[in-house]
Amino acid sequence: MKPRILIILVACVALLAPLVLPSFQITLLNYIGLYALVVLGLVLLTGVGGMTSFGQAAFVGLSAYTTTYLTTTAALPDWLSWTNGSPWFGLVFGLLLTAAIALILGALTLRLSGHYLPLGTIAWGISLYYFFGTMTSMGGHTGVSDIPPLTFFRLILDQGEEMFYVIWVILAAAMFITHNLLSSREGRAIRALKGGQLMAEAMGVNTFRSKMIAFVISALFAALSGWLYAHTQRFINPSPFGLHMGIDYLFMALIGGVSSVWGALLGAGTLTIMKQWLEDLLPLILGSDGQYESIVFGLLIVLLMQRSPSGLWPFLVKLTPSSWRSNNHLTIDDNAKTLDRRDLPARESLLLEAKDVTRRFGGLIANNKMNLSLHAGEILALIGPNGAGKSTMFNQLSAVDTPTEGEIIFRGKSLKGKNARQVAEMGMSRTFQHVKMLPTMSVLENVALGAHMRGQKGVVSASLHLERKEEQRLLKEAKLQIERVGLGEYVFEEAGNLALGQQRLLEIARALCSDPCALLLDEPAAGLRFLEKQALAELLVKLRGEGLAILLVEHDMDFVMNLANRIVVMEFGELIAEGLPHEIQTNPAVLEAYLGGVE
Ligand SMILES: Nc1ncnc2c1ncn2[C@@H]1O[C@H](COP(=O)(O)OP(=O)(O)OP(=O)(O)O)[C@@H](O)[C@H]1O
Repeated sequence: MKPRILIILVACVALLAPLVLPSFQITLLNYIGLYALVVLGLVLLTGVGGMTSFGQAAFVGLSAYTTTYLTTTAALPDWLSWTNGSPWFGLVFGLLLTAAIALILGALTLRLSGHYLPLGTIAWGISLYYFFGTMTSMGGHTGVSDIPPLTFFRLILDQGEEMFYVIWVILAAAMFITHNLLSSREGRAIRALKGGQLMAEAMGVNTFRSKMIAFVISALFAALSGWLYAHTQRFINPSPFGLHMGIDYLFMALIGGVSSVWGALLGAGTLTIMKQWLEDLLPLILGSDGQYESIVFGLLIVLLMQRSPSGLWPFLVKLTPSSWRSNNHLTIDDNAKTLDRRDLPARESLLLEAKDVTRRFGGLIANNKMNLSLHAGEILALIGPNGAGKSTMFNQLSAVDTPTEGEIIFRGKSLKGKNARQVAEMGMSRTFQHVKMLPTMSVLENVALGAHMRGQKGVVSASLHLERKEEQRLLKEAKLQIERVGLGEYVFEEAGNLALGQQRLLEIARALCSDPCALLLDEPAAGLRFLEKQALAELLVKLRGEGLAILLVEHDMDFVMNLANRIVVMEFGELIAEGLPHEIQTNPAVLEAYLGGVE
């Protein structure tokens, strides 16, 4: 949807609402704003980053209790007495404490995978909830009342209508920050977490750092909500910070559309209003015996999820005119300064070497004492029948896998103990046998992921959109590489809409975007049509001419024989021949083993 129209619409409604709506409705809108702030964090964490958290309510509580402690305790310890009961210091301390605890919890839980991460969030969600209940100085389960209202200079914000503006301005700022972040270099890295971690690491993204960024930001949004809640409600007890509320926040995210910023607002609004209507209407229809609203509420949620599994927002977007839904929301400044390129190693110098590499999987020997070398300015092909051990070798050369014995040396340094990201930083880039890309992202953004290491601007610049110049340079580089591989007309196309052959070209463009000196291509010609193969061969010859070292694993013999300088042939994990293409074509061992002895 055209964001500008929507923003103006929501802003007008928000400006007018306190003037025309009764207090009760304003209170409801305040709750929607407070919930939407937490759900926005979940959009970043769960919808975009793929990390499910049931514990966001605990972060809300952490900051609510921090500000309550600072603003209601009569005799604060000396080191805190200077805060003078100011809610604004409550905000600063709440955010700092939440960030610190999120960093610790993130370090403990974000490396967990599968079901363990959500279970981890349930564990600390419950722990913090019970902790709030045991704080006798904070009223235990009864809670604390008489929390002071916010003051702004001399203005005392003790009315719902006044807090409405504060809540919704903060929510708008958080939406703005999230939107900016997601369309930045850091945001692309976060978007790659869901389903593309291996690829992102190979493009130089520190995926653990990206997870931590999403986790801490989502915790800070929850903390903001908690602070606002305490000074709006002016009474707190542990109940709104328990596990059930953590689940409700997730429901809101799912119902609204867990991957979109506007979905957070829609989800929070839909669920809050739905709950309210059920509480008001059902007793009138079914009588006040029994809590039917919980049952009907549950059924409605199941129904909504069934009818619109990706949430209400994507459903609404589909109803808008197609011109509003263009992927072309990114602009590329062709006049942006071109990114600096690394100096390529001297032509013919040794870049990559495998020395007696053996890889065992249990009893199976996938690679046995393999030796090979790759030089700057050459194309080396690694061939062999299915199951010969080529991919295993490829993975070790690119540091995705580690040899059981032997060593890989890249640019004079052993890759022992190095991960794919560090190898990418050293100047190696790769593609994958089974294409790894982010299908819902545009071709441009997918390829720009390859340039991740070539940008420096961090989260703060991205959130405030202060990295425009750098971003333009990255996008321009991505566009250049897309055009270079012949996909120029698909720059803004959703990557998932490309044919398989085009997706392989996208991977090559992405790899080139990292400005490598060694390019490792896993079956680059698979799925390409004849003319596309010809164009790819021309591109690879050009890259070789520029001094790049290219290693390719490939099954297409015509492609390999016309392109490679040297060929290494494997069978049953061992090297059976190495030489020039015409030597390999007539090598009896190759003909016997690889081609079944038929010339
Ligand atoms: N992670 C693994 N665990 C156990 N065995 C594995 C693993 N990876 C590969 N293998 C085995 O190692 C052998 C070599 O496999 P590899 O995928 O490297 O061969 P390949 O030459 O790339 O085959 P293809 O051309 O079909 O892709 C096979 O027998 C395979 O089953």
